[in-house]
This record gives sequence, C-alpha cells and structure tokens, in this order.
Amino acid sequence: MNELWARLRQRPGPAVLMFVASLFANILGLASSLYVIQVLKRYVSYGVDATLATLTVGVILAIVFEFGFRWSRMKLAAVVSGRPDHELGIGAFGILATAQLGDLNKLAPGERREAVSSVEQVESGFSAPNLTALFDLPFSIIYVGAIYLFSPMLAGIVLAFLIFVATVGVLNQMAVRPFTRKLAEHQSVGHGLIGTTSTAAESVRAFGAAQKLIGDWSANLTAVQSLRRSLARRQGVVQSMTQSAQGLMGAAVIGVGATLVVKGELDVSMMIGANLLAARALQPITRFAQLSEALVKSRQALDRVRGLSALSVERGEGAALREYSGALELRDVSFTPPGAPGPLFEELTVKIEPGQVVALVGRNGAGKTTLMRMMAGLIGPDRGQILADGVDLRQIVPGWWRKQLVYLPQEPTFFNTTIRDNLKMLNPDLSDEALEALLERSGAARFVHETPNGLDTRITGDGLTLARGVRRRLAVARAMASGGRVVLFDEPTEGMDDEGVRQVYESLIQLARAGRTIVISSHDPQIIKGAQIMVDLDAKPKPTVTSLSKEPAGASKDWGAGARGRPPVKPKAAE
Ligand SMILES: Nc1ncnc2c1ncn2[C@@H]1O[C@H](COP(=O)(O)OP(=O)(O)OP(=O)(O)O)[C@@H](O)[C@H]1O
Repeated sequence: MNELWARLRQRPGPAVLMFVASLFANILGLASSLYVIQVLKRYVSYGVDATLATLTVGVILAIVFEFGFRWSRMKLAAVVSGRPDHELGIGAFGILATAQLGDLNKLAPGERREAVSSVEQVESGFSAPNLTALFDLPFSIIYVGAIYLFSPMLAGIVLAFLIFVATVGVLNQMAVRPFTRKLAEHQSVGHGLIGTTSTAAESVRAFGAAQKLIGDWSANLTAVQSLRRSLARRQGVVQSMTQSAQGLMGAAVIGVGATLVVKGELDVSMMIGANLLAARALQPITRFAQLSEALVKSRQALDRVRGLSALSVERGEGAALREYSGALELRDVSFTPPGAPGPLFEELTVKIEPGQVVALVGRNGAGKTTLMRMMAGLIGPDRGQILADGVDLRQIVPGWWRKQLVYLPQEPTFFNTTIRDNLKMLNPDLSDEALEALLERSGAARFVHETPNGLDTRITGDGLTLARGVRRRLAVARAMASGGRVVLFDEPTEGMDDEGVRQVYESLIQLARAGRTIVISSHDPQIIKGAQIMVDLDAKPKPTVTSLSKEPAGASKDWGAGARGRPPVKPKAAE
C-alpha cells in the first residue's frame, strides 16, 4: 500500500482523475440495477412502450459512459505506473553497474539476477488492471448504500459477505507470504545454476559436472513446482470460496428479500435490484481477494529490488586533482576479506614517488590482486589510507581516478560490443590511428587485423572465448588507452608466449621512460629485478617493503634482459 500511495503522490494529477473516473464509473454502474427496478415497476405495471424505450436508451447511455470512464481510468493507471516502473528498472540495473564491489560481492550472482528481474514482478503487480481494481474497492460502499435505501436488513447481509470475502483475501495474503518468499529463494538458486551452466560450459563438460548440475536443477525445480502447486491450490480455494460467497449472498438476498416482500416491506423490483447491486458491491472485493498472491509477490519483489538499492554505490562526486604527479602512498593499510579468520595484510605503508616502479610479490592468495584492486579504488581498505598526491582516494571521484590508471586486471573481461568501443571506453576521443598504435604496442594488432571486421569486430561471451594471450594483449591496449599516470599491471606476463612477454617488457620500459608510476604484481623474476621497491605480501600480517635500487625512475634496463633465455629487448622510443 505504501508503494501505491507513493506512486499516486508522484502523479497527483492522473491519480485524482482516476479517482474521479472511478466515482463516475461506479455511480453509472448503478444504472443497470436502477433500470431493472424501473422496468419492473413502471413498464410491467403500466405496459407503456415509450417508458421502456426511454429507460433502455438511458441505461445504454449509462453503460457507454461507464465504459468510457473505465477505459480512461485504465489509461490513467498506465500513466501512474509507467514512470515508477521505468525508474525502478533503470535504478536496479544502475545499482548493479555502480554498486561498490565490496558490497555487491555480498550478494550471490543468482541473487543479483533475481533482484533485477524482480522489477518485472513489481510491474505486473502494479499493472493498470490491478491498479484500477484496487480503485474500485472503496466504491463497493456506494452499492451497499443504495441497497440500504431499499432495505437496511439486505444491506447488512451484503456487508457481512463483503467483510467475509475481504477477510479471506487478507488471510490468504498472510498465508501465501512464506510460500512466495521460498519460491523467490528457489528462483534465485535456479538463476545461479543457469549462470554457472552457461558461463562455465567448458568445465561442466570437462569435469563431468553435468549430472550433478542436472540433479541440483531437478531438486530445485521440484521444490519450485511444489511451491507453485501449493500456491495454485490456495488460489483455487480462494476462487471457490469467493464464488460460493457470491452464490450464497444471492440466495440470502433473494430469500430474505422474499420474506420482506411477503411482509409488504419491500417490492419485488427492489428485491431484484438489490440482488444486482449486491453482486456489483461484491465484485471489487472478490477481485481483491483473488489478487492477493499477485499483491504479496509484488510487495516481496519490491523488497528485493529495494535490497539492491541498499547497496552503497560508487560516488559520482568528489575531488579531481588539477595536476596529478603520479605519487601514490599506502598509509597503514589493512584488509581482512569477509569471513576470513585473519587479515590478508595489515599496517602496510609504502610511499611511491612519481615514476617509481613497485613490485608486489607473494605466493598465490597472498593478496596481490586484492591490493591492486584497492589501488584501483575498486575496494576500500578496512583501515588506513591510499593517497594520490596526498589526497585520500575516498575523497577523489572514482571516475577521475580510473582515468589516471593504466589498469591491467589479472583476468580481464570485455564488454560484448566492438573492439573499438572496448578500447575507447575510458577515452572516447581516441582516433583509429591512436588505437592502431596501441594495438601495435600491445602486440594485439595482428589478431585484430586477422578478424573479419578489424576494430568493428564484436566481442562475444565477455571476451572469455578469446585466446588468453590475445585477451591479455587486448587488455594491455585497453589499459594504455587511458593515457593515465599510474600503471597497475596484475601478473602481466602470466599465460603469455615469448613474444607476448617481450611485448609486455617493452610496454613497461616505454611507460617507465615516460615517467609513469608503475605497480606490478608478478612472480616473474625479471619483472621484480626491474623494480625499485618490492612489497612482499608473504610476510604476515605486515608485508615487508624493500628498497631495491636507487636508480632514477624509468632507468631500469632489467626488464627483458635475459628473460627466459631470450635476448634483451631493444626499447623503442619512449612515449
Ligand atoms: N571480497 C573478498 N571476499 C572474500 N575473499 C576475498 C575477497 N577479496 C580477496 N579475498 C581472498 O583473499 C585472498 C587473496 O586473494 P588475491 O587474489 O588477492 O591473491 P593473489 O596474491 O593475487 O593470488 P594469485 O597469485 O593467485 O593471483 C584469497 O584467498 C581470496 O579468496
């Protein structure tokens, strides 16, 4: 109901018109009952054809106008719900795209999908026919009022039936709540299973997980179908009860009405008219009772969407430094992954001057990628600060910070659009010539030129179907497209062939010579040799920070020299 009021308050004009249209439609709805009463009273008694014709024309006009009011009300209801539905849908997806990673990761992927697709359930709950049905509810009283004018006793009987059916509706709402909640939970498990089976299609086959997944799917489906059957059964009971109530009410009105007629307290025409009015009065309440499942589902769906809204999103505002030197400082940084028994690292303090090269080392799972993500501003430390030119990243607008980064994630993924669009995401003004130069430098040019449409080739499957080395080369090109001052390369040579490794070294030499601050996580000894500071995350819980060389920034000659038995790389001209 709160959501209904909120929607009506958002569009007060159409809401008031809906109320007025409902009032007129229901007043005109009285016409057919009055017609019956008048025909029985006047025409049957006096047999004047002109009376019958006038009454018939009158009732037809009333029915046409009633239809007109109901039709306009339906259109107004679509206006009332249209914008909130659209905003809810955009908002839910927007939160999915902008929520802070740390928060978003608390929701399982199936739950995220379920929350976004819940928007459809809210939409169908607040659809125009449902909204108009709710608007008819208060007008039941008009019909009871009209019956009261004929016979207070009949009005009392009708009111009792209205209360009974309304109670059935409310009780049904309470009863179906746990079922619909459970159903949503199982649906989110189903979404998760579909996600795994689609994205990990290869592993599913290679490791024989199909039978296990089919088993899980089957168990989940059985639960979903059993819940749906329970809900359908309840719906059937409500339907039968409301239909029986309708029949019983008709019998009661006619039965009691007949005794009143015999006593001379009511005439036959009024008794029949009262019966028609009673049916009209019960109709909206019956509809409300039958809508109980849909109303509960849409309320719970709304809660799920709102749960998504409770996630904190990345700030759209904050400081943007006018001149950024490339200096980066980690001050007393600590992080404990959610649910982990102890910190991944703590009290990490490193001061990185502009143009310095830092190597992050440590065994698998030591926290290198986590620290990279932190420096990219994707997750925040539990304690301590990360500062760019002395300004805490928490005060800096993320959009600006990402443009200062040349960020190569460990497992890069792409958007399902053209290669050009992917490369230009952070820097839309880049020309095709500049993109070609980046592809050349990252070693991805040959792959792009061999595709049927070059830069216009569409990437599919989030880029995960691309050969790993190609994906990484494209990712290096995309990273360098930002032209940022801080390079964050997470395991850049991992999975690369000899040529790819040489190209990574070459890119690093160029970036270093161009004065970029470089942070690289790697197990590659050649890369570590080229660094001036080494952060060892194996030292727990406080990583050790070692100064390796006093060489000026960008002067390292070690990258590539003798790497894996290959001749040293001759650097091209720096940027
Ligand atoms: N948001 C998170 N939720 C739960 N666990 C997390 C989270 N972030 C990091 N971790 C855990 O922290 C540990 C460090 O992971 P991370 O990927 O940073 O290690 P790494 O040093 O990069 O490893 P590798 O060398 O294999 O790439 C892992 O056990 C990971 O599961």
